[in-house]
Amino acid sequence: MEHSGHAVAARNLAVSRGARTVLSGIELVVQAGQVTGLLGPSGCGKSTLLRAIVGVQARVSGEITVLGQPAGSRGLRRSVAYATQAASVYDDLTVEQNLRYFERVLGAPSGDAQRVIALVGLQDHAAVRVDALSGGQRSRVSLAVALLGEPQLIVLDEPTVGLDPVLRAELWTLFRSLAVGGATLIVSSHVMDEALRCDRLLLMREGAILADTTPTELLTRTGTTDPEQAFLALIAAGSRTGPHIGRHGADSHPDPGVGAGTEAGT
Ligand SMILES: Nc1ncnc2c1ncn2[C@@H]1O[C@H](COP(=O)(O)OP(=O)(O)OP(=O)(O)O)[C@@H](O)[C@H]1O
Repeated sequence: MEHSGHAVAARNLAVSRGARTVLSGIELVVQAGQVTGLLGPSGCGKSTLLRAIVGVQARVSGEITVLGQPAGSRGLRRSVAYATQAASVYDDLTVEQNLRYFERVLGAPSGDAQRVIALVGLQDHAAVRVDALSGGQRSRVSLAVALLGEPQLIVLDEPTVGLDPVLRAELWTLFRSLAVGGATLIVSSHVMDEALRCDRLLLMREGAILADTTPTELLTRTGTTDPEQAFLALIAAGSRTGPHIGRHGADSHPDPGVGAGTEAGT
């Protein structure tokens, strides 16, 4: 299933949590060097899918390959970064102390802490304890940890939640520059407007991929000018014709399956 240019490829992926099947029949590829948005309403399974990609989700079935290795392989430890919604940094340490600690733990080059603090725009808060930061600043500390060591694949679960529009825009500029520098980013969001910032979109609903598309294609196919409307149009089209999943090859972005896609599970 592996193709050059694919950072992630999943086939017939399913996940159970408790008594529920929360993901099923997931087929996707994520192109290397792009910003892929994973969008969908709260509870649709975005975090679960991201957890499967980084290899921390239990009870996963199907195949999932990341940078050419099975998800969660030891060999991926330094090349895949993951920032969860919950800030996973130490409250009683300053921003800089946290980053220096994780720099050592992750084996990142010395001085990388300063680089990532500047990347996320926290240089003026480097000496502030994390428990004195705002929610948005705190999540940027987690983001900075994820960027240590220049990982090839950066998986970010709702990194812009709770941020003001200016900061959100700055972070999307940062994501873009990381991709220009060669990294692959998968960024989840339940804010449909953020779709327009991505190269590629995976739209999710109720544990399945509703469409695999681009922002332009999404708007064109649905005849809308805003992604929120487009998402609703897709749901309406899906309920008329059954679920569709788009596919794309290693080098091209053919029919994404919006409105008239190929059947999944062939
Ligand atoms: N431990 C669990 N046991 C049973 N169901 C769970 C468990 N954890 C999550 N779920 C369910 O799995 C589904 C997917 O959750 P997930 O967190 O992946 O969604 P999400 O799209 O990331 O949502 P959000 O944007 O709110 O974080 C949800 O319906 C949730 O209720």
